[in-house]
Amino acid sequence: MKTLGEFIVEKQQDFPHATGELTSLLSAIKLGAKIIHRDINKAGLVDILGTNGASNVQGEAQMKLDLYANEKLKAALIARGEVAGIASEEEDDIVVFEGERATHAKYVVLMDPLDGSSNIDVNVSVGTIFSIYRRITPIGQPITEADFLQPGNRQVAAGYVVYGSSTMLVYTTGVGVHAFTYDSSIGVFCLSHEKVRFPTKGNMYSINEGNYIKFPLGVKKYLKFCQEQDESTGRPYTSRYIGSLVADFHRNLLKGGIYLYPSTASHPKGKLRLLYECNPMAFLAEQAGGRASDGFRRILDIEPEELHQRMPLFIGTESMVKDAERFMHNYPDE
Ligand SMILES: O=P(O)(O)OC[C@H]1O[C@](O)(COP(=O)(O)O)[C@@H](O)[C@@H]1O
Ligand SMILES: [Mg+2]
Ligand SMILES: [Mg+2]
Repeated sequence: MKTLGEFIVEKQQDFPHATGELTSLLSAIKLGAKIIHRDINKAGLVDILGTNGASNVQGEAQMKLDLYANEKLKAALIARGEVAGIASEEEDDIVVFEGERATHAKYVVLMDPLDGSSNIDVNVSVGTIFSIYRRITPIGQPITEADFLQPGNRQVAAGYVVYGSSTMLVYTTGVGVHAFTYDSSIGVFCLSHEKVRFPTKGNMYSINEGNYIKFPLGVKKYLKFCQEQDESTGRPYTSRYIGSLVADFHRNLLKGGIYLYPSTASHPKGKLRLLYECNPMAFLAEQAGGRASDGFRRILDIEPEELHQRMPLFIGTESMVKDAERFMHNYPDE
């Protein structure tokens, strides 16, 4: 069984920079993931469930585990020399690491330390999402917010950890998507899916239909398309919605399917954040032969305007996302 470290060294030409740097960056993510895995599995026994009484910059109630995961991942990244700073769903502003790191470390990391927060207290799969860029501020000057507001097509690596029936780390450096399953008995992530790709056809759609009333007309028309009887195209599709982007995406990646979080009444610009949810998942989707847009534009080409900006997300099997985009185009909202 090949470990993550062995795989990276074997594929060293896959990382556009130095293999050692990627190994170190992913080792930090792995370390954070192992700690979160350990404590999620006994969350009912230690005081990391429930809310902490505060809200994040987006006004969302912060779960204790959101903050716990954020602190563990931040500490793991600080312990590595390659990272100049981070941006996180749980941090109002960028966090510039101290000392020479701010002026000389090559990379910045953006993260959703715990994705699927509403699932935490009910023992349903959650995840961690990360996105890695090379700094654009010249070496010798401290990084700024500009280093984080890069379009998704400039990511050097991205991935997620899904804490489900097993804990898996899935990443890309732009040369395919690779998945590793955590063997907690030996504390190692082992290669389980090399170059994983979406099945060319899919028959599952993931969306919170509770928001139907305020969906764009194109989404309503697409959902009716999914529910029509047409055996030649495998319809009606199956509806599956876990309520955790990482878990829904992971199932669709393996089985084929589409995840949609369009604009809704409570989130007119969509709920998911461009920088640390849409972009890393879009990088993975495209590298696995899938597609990711806001219903009209390729996610990876969207120029970010602010750290926590939200974005509609249509992501998954390419043919299904193209179908949804066709309905968005043919039935524009008045
Ligand atoms: O409960 P809703 O509105 O359907 O939203 C569920 C979506 O929100 C999210 O939980 C947002 O992520 P966070 O939990 O990191 O805030 C996604 O993981 C999930 O797909
Ligand atoms: Mg999230
Ligand atoms: Mg989160």
